[in-house]
Amino acid sequence: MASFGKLDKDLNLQVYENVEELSNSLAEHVAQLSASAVKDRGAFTVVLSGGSLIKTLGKLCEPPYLHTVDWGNWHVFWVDERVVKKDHPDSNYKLAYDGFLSKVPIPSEKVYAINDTLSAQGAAEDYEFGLKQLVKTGILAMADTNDYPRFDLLLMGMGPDGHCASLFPNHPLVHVKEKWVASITDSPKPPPERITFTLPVIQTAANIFFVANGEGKAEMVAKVFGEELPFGQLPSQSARPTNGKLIWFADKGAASKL
Ligand SMILES: O=C(O)[C@H](O)[C@@H](O)[C@H](O)[C@H](O)COP(=O)(O)O
Repeated sequence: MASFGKLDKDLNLQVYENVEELSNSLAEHVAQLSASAVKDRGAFTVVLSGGSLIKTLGKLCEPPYLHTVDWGNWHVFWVDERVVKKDHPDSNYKLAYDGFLSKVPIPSEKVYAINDTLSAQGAAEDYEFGLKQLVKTGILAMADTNDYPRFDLLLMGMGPDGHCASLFPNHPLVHVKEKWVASITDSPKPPPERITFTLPVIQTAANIFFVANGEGKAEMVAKVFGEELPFGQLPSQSARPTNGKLIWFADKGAASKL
């Protein structure tokens, strides 16, 4: 698997005084990407994760963005989801709905939640099938250089162990290449049953924004920007675009060990 060299703090990292400033900047960056994707292709394909990320999207739900972003052309996906009902407290869909999606006018048919009646494997296959249908309609772009879809933006968080999506350090799932979406039934972080985009899909994205807040993330952020580790040992380091743009949005706490 390709190695892209060390991450560059000057190019790939933006450090903010506090979460408020981080959220303001994140909103501006997302709004700009949305505007250019809608102008170019008439659609903005944006992928959410769970965790604290959702809170940092709050500024997008306020003026001016609430009124200036072309929400009608957003298409929303999940980089990973827990295999639970949509109204379950563990659901990433519920987290995103309560904290973000219910506050902005994205048409509900453009929000692609998992089928919560299926097993983990069934839900992963169903999600991948759904993505392939969207490729056929032209809503979701394919990469020019490989057989993976190319999302406009992945919004990612990093767990304190360095996982991202539901790709955990050294788990065999980090090496899966033949699928776009995979299932996991032994997630080290509960709940155990999840679906996740595979690393090649993540690496094919046009843009990845990672968000890291607080000193609890500092050690891992330093590792991500440190020595290049073998592929998959630190998924949040491996999760960078081969032909796209990566920005880490960190507050001072998360950047304190760099
Ligand atoms: O389903 C999940 O468990 C989440 O999607 C997960 O991958 C999350 O993004 C990270 O654990 C960071 O979460 P925090 O920002 O809350 O630490």
